[in-house]
Amino acid sequence: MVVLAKPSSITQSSPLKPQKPTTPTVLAYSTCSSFIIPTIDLSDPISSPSSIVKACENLGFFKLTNHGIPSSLMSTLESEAVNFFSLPQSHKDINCPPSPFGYGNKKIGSNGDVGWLEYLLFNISSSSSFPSSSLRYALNEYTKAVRKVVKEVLEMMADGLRIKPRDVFSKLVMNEESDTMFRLNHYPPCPPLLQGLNSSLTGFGEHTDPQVLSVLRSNNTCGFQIALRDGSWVSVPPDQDSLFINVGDSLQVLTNGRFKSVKHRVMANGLRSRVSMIYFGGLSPRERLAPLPQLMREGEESLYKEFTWFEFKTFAYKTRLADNRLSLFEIERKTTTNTSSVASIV
Ligand SMILES: C=C1C[C@]23C[C@@]1(O)CC[C@H]2[C@@]12CC[C@H](O)[C@@](C)(C(=O)O1)[C@H]2[C@@H]3C(=O)O
Ligand SMILES: O=C(O)CCC(=O)C(=O)O
Ligand SMILES: [Fe+2]
Repeated sequence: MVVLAKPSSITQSSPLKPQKPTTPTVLAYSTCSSFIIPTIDLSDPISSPSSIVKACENLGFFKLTNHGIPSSLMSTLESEAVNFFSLPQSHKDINCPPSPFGYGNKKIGSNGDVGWLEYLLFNISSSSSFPSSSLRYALNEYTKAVRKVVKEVLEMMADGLRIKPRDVFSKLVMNEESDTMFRLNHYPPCPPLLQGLNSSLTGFGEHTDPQVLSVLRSNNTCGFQIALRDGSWVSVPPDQDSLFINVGDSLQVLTNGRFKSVKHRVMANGLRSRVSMIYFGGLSPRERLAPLPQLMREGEESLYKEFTWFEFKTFAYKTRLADNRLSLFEIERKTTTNTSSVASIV
């Protein structure tokens, strides 16, 4: 079934006030600046597999409705995040800077990137320390629910691509050793003075996510943007009841470039806070990253050198946000018309 999403109404409220969930999305596309965000209804097993594949090929991004995660799990985690970010700065700074896990403020990664945000970064696979047991509980409950959604989406993706086994993608990120990360981001409203100097202050600079896929949920504050294939940026209307899925660099490799990782960024909002929670599904460190043989057409060659997730992540964490992290692993292919043949033609 194709359903149309109602453009979300953005209510203004005081910074860091959790918003009440809006009415459930009933209508299959949400529009923004005349751009249509592909919307997949997870409760529709018939058309979703092919729609997921189409969205991943065209954009590397889609919105997911009817995902089955109770809104109470999302709003509880949002409230826990809001409680933490509302603490006095000196309290939050106890765990700062993140190494790379913990609390971070304005600095993103360790290579000089900055943004108008503060955040908490967790490693779900190994025990990260949590600011409070209630936040730990809320995060565990939410991530358990997201894992089910990730499994379903990745299995529908395999169905849509007509490859077997169904769990060919999901087993990579659902494994006990899979490197799963979680991030709570808080973008405070951008002060008018700063807005005056630069009307579009960057919250989180443009980048692709290195993992297989990322699952984003935010409150109803706009600011999230994705890049289209022609390089233009479009805003994604926020929808706190839905999830947004980003294709990551690793999925680009697994599909030999058939799916492209989506470039995205967050612009700061002048009036209200944005709070987002992102689940990053990575692989286990020793897992080989290479195109799936089931997806290779006759004679098709891999676009990438072989490497493990550990090698890729180690390299990725030495790069700046906007860098193309896959370039080091791309195989340079000689064009069919090489210089000598050009010379002979001339
Ligand atoms: C600048 C950086 C931050 C980042 C590590 C990196 O060196 C390049 C990749 C960045 C990114 C983007 C997606 C996720 O938010 C993240 C946690 C990840 O796995 O890769 C961040 C890293 C980070 O914030 O440490
Ligand atoms: O906070 C957001 O909405 C997106 C942040 C993001 O892309 C990231 O943390 O990798
Ligand atoms: Fe991201």
